[in-house]
Amino acid sequence: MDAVEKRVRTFVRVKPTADFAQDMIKFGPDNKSIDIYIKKDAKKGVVNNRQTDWSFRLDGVLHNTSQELAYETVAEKLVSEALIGYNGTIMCYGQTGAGKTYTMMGATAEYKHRGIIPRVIQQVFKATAHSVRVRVSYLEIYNETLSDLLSTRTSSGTSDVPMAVVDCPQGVYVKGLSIHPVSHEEDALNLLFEGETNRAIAEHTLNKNSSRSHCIFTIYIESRFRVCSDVKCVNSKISLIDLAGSERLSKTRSEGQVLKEAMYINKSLSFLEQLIIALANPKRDHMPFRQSKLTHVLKDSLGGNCNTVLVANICGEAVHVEETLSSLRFATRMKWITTEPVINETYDREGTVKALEKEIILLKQELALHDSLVNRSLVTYDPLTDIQKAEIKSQVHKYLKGAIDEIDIVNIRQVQEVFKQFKLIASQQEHEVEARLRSKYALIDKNDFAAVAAVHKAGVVVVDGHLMQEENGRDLRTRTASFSSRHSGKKKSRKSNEQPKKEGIWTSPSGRDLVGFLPSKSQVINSTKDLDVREGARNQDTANIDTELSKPAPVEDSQRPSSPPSKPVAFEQFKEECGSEINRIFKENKSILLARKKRSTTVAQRINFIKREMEGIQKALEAQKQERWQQGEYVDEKGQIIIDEKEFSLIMKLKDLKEEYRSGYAELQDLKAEIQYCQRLVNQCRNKLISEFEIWYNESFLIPEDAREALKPGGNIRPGMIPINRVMCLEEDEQDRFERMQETTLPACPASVSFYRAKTKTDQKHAYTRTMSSLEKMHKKPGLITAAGKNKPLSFLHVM
Ligand SMILES: Nc1ncnc2c1ncn2[C@@H]1O[C@H](COP(=O)(O)OP(=O)(O)OP(=O)(O)O)[C@@H](O)[C@H]1O
Repeated sequence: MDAVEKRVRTFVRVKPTADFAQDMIKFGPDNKSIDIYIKKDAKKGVVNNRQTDWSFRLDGVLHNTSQELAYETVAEKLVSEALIGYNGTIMCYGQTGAGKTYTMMGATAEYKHRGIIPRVIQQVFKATAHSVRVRVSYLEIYNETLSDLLSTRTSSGTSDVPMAVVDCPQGVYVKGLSIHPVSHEEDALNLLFEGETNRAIAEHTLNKNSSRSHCIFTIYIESRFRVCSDVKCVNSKISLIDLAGSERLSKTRSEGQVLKEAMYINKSLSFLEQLIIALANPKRDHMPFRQSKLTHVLKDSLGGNCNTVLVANICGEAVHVEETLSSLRFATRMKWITTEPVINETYDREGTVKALEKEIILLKQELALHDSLVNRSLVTYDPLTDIQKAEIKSQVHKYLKGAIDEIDIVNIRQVQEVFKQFKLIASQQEHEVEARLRSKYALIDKNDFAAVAAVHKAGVVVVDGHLMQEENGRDLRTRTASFSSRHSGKKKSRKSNEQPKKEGIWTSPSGRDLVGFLPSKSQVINSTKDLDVREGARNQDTANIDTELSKPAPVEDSQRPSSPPSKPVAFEQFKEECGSEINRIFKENKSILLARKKRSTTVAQRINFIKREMEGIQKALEAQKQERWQQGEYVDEKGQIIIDEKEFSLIMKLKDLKEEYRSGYAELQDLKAEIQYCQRLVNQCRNKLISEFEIWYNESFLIPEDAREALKPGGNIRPGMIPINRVMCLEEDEQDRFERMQETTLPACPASVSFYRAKTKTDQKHAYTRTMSSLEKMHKKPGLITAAGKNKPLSFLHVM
């Protein structure tokens, strides 16, 4: 997808105050600009070049704005775009206590005051379908150390994988950061609140609950869908960044650990600023991403291929105007960073193949359903096996010979194979005929009158509208032959051309070449399920199967109170009832198989007989030749040998026998293929009969009555499933019941349920943890324990 160049969108949010410096901070009428005016410092004298007025133009100013409006302005569009595959980043920057955490997290005690992150989670889950995979991670950078706020690590902080920022072709990732799949809003909120309570917080003069770390809550969205036959994967992530606040050490009067934290924070923010300056300059080719952990982690979240939004949080009091100026400068620089958001989509070839396979299975099931509705229960749609192809070939040959009137076709593959066979035969015939003609005759263009006259003179016949000339008469005393006459059958052909002459006999070349498909008496088996064959012993018993089933039922069967019938007895019943159709097919296939075997024996015997007869004739011909040679040979005027009638009839007979032999041999080959195929069908039927019987036997006699009822169509379970009503009956505890009640009795804002549930869970969990640790500390001093947290009113947990 083509990227469209955009810029980072920047907003300024002013923390409400009763002491707003109206004369120093002014907003433009369109709410997109902010002017700062600082009075000249009289102490610096008359010559004072210090700038006193600044004007900043941004994408919006949020002043006295509710959390809801702030979200709509800053985040809603970005999240919508993330849902279609664009990465998005929202970052809050500003001096300490200016409202960054309030903007990102909000005051979590009250739903109305929840910040951007809980709202993003809500929007994501509102919009995503079940096929979308959502995961979250929560990273903290504290004093240049990466830590996982959702880690299951022990408090000692030991972890198998040391956390590190790693560059990869797709961007950067944090090695060792846990990423948690979440299936609904509440899950994600649980993790958010959980992580939030793990953040490093400290108190200083400007903020009682100052975040001492940079935190990045990331939501990964992965959706897959079909585009024609391809499976498209769209991946995106939304990075929600709450930076630690910059602070003037003099103002915050921090000391000790808090002072150390402040130094780290200021340093990393200063690297961030340098990076922003570099990113905003299109001429810069080196970007100092690696200067700090923060800038390195943000490598693919600032600009690049993502939608980026910055919220600069400022305080409205005059005393903070220097910091406000600094934040606005930062925002203005950010505004100059260009981005090229692109949809992160990939095609999953493996997924495509899987999806297609799934579709094939579905289509096959649909076909099977259709077949069973029209009583074509045994049709298969798999590619034809060699045996099936041989069977079709055999049917086509027989059809051409007139031995059968129809070719049984039940699916498209068979249609294609039949056509293929016809084509093959046609082209074989064409080549054979042409080769034979060429070996015997010279083909001359009939419009070439000179040539025609010449060949007429030499004794030529017209064959199928072409003039043909015999090249030589080596084999027999054949001079001319009406080729077309051979089409009407060899006997007729011979008769019509027989022009007995005293001095010799006219004969035609062998007609075998055109009779590749001599009528055969063999019968046809439907390659897949011709059950219409009426020959053979229809009532062949199923002795083999009976033997297999005569094994007694398992011991546990007999221990059952219902005492199921023995398998052989049950099998008889099965064949009469449910299994009657399979049994019928089995018997029919078996009878066809027997008939084929019988026919094959007959054909083999006949071939042997013909062979012996041919050998006899060959001997007789040899003797004739000897005799002719001894008596002296007759030759015509052209020097060609003239044979007598006896020898001629022997030759003709030998020719007929050869033909018969070939046709018998071909039939035998066909029969062999048929037998092989039939045998397979019989085996398949036998197995099917047994397996169906086993299922029927189990269902009828071994599965308990209530389970059988449930398994029936319309029953409440399918094999492998737990009845939903049983799942629903699983005991819920008091808390669950209470929460369910809350859900139904909170009609005013049903969307808040997940938020409150997650909040309650996290609070309970932490209250419990705190209580336990306090208890340990207090050593047998039970009483009232405080359970206070950031952005949360004090509450009390009674310890009994
Ligand atoms: N827009 C606002 N409306 C109401 N209260 C706000 C607003 N912004 C901030 N506050 C309040 O101001 C106090 C400080 O805000 P917050 O903790 O969000 O600041 P911060 O920028 O995150 O500070 P730090 O960088 O020190 O963590 C909080 O009590 C918060 O509830």
